[in-house]
Amino acid sequence: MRYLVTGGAGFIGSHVALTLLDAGHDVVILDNLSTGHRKAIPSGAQFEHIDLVDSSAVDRLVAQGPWDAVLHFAAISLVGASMAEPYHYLRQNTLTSLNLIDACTKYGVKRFVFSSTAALFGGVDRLPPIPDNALVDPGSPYGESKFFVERALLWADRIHGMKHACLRYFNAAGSDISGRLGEDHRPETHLIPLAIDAMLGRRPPLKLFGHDYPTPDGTCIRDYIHVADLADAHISVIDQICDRSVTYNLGNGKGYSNLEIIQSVERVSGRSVPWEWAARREGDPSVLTADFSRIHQETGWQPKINDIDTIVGSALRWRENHPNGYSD
Ligand SMILES: NC(=O)c1ccc[n+]([C@@H]2O[C@H](COP(=O)([O-])OP(=O)(O)OC[C@H]3O[C@@H](n4cnc5c(N)ncnc54)[C@H](O)[C@@H]3O)[C@@H](O)[C@H]2O)c1
Ligand SMILES: O=c1ccn([C@@H]2O[C@H](COP(=O)(O)OP(=O)(O)O[C@H]3O[C@H](CO)[C@H](O)[C@H](O)[C@H]3O)[C@@H](O)[C@H]2O)c(=O)[nH]1
Repeated sequence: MRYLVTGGAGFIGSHVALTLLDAGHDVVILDNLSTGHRKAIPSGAQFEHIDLVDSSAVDRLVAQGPWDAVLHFAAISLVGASMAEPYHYLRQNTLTSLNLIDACTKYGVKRFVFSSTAALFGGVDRLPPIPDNALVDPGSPYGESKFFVERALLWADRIHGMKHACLRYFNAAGSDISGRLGEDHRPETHLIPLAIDAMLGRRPPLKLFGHDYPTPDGTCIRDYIHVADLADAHISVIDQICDRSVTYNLGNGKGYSNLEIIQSVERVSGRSVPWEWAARREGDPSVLTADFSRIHQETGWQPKINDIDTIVGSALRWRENHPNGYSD
């Protein structure tokens, strides 16, 4: 099979590309390296240095099909930044995705997998876990931009018959179990890598955003899913969307508070994490956990790495071996 992967130099896209290559498929990666890394591009993948804003370049690449599926990871994806620059986020994520979807329908792509997000459910607090059919109410322009793309894909199916899987990831974490890839966002905003760096003394004490959420210990609760489990889910859905489109929540189904994540880093490393309280971060919902029963029922997929210490441990190992991330 031959796959086009946008954002394949980034955290999740590189792990999924690696899984596809490991399974013997051909992979072409489109990335502008804005937040991704050349060194994260798995060997064996063909790399096209293209910005999705450039519709002509996107058109030329998509024309070089046939593609068995297009997997679209490329996006700007910081919830906090999207509150500060709402129109940049709305414009960028929708324009880039529309350029890609337009080219895909023009050249007859049949299957499209889209990285959506639990941020679609960030607007109101609701009883966890969140089912696939929960009312969408994005808590940020980032979430709103992803919902727009889900809607555009609905029309690409109705008008052109291009089937899609919208995968609403909860919090992606961890790293390739055999240590080939890891997480290196710049700037890093995610809790687990920041807690690890604070523990390693590579950053000032971690700031914990908010202590008065309506949760047992007052800190936010999130559902961490290992990036290898996310990759497996992509393989499962590609097989499944030959004749219908699907939308799934992808998480572990279990929630961990921010304080519990710090405790996990301390257990796994045997060292303490320096941290201090800070004000709430705008746009953060108090609890996000996934009900992933629909993808389980329909494809058999379920997360294999359920233990938070294993997830944190894989992230820690990569960071210890790559203290400067992909700059090493
Ligand atoms: N990390 C998470 O926990 C999480 C959770 C939910 C959803 N998501 C979504 O998953 C996807 C991947 O997230 P990630 O954490 O791997 O992010 P990332 O920043 O590591 O990867 C994004 C990749 O897309 C590339 N890119 C960005 N804009 C581009 C453009 N205009 N043209 C070409 N390439 C471009 C970047 O260079 C990078 O390689 C995103 O769509 C994100 O919104 C991530
Ligand atoms: O320095 C930090 C960083 C994070 N947090 C807290 O840790 C929790 C998790 O925050 P992350 O930034 O790690 O993850 P988010 O839940 O904000 O966002 C992630 O998951 C979302 C979906 O749930 C989006 O898709 C988004 O792209 C993805 O980064 C939040 O309560 C946040 O306030 C801190 O206290 N201090």
